[in-house]
Amino acid sequence: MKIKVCGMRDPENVQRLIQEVKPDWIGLIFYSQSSRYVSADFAESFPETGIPKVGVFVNETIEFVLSKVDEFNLSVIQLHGNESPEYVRELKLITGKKLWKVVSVGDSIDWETLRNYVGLVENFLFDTATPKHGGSGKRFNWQILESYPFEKGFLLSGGLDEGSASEILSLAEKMPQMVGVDLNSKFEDAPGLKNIEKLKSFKNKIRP
Ligand SMILES: O=C(O)c1ccccc1N[C@@H]1O[C@H](COP(=O)(O)O)[C@@H](O)[C@H]1O
Repeated sequence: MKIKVCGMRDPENVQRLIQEVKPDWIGLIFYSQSSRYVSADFAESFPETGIPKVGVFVNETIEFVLSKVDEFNLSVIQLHGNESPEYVRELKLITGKKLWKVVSVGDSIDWETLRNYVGLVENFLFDTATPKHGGSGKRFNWQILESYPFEKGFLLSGGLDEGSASEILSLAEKMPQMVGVDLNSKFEDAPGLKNIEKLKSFKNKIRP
């Protein structure tokens, strides 16, 4: 089970994260309305970690995404808005990067609408539907995922916390397509500042 820690921007916090937690991915949020927004000022102070960086974007122009891919040396682009399959196809052609399409989950999921993304993305990422797009700290009903019809991998997200570990492991047993989890607001002391002890404790439960 892979782990992405999202919403990082404090250089010291990033250093501790890579030394003590060693996640599989580090997420940077490029959505200006987020309290975890990474502005251009952070580009120089952001340490080169050796861990793949995932840029999180919400309904951005391709030009903006490209500029952040270059500035921050991003490996993965996470699309956390209403990006169409046509947009995703164009972005994939232009950047050649791995793309993750976020599915905002309400009461149900119309699997047919996802079919057009299957050949384009590396993974889906399921998060709770919210007007803020992400970072809500709220969980959705994971039972909805049990009818997931694709072989394509996915990450689970939305309000995951230390107490979620055993339920996550149970879900992963039923769903071999689940490649990882995305940890964010429930592991923070303040927006953009992660609690390293909580992350270590969660990782030990998930990967003892
Ligand atoms: O964290 C944010 O502020 C954010 C804003 C806009 C889009 C995505 C954002 N974060 C993503 O939200 C999910 C779930 O976070 P949480 O655990 O519910 O806090 C996660 O995938 C982040 O990448």
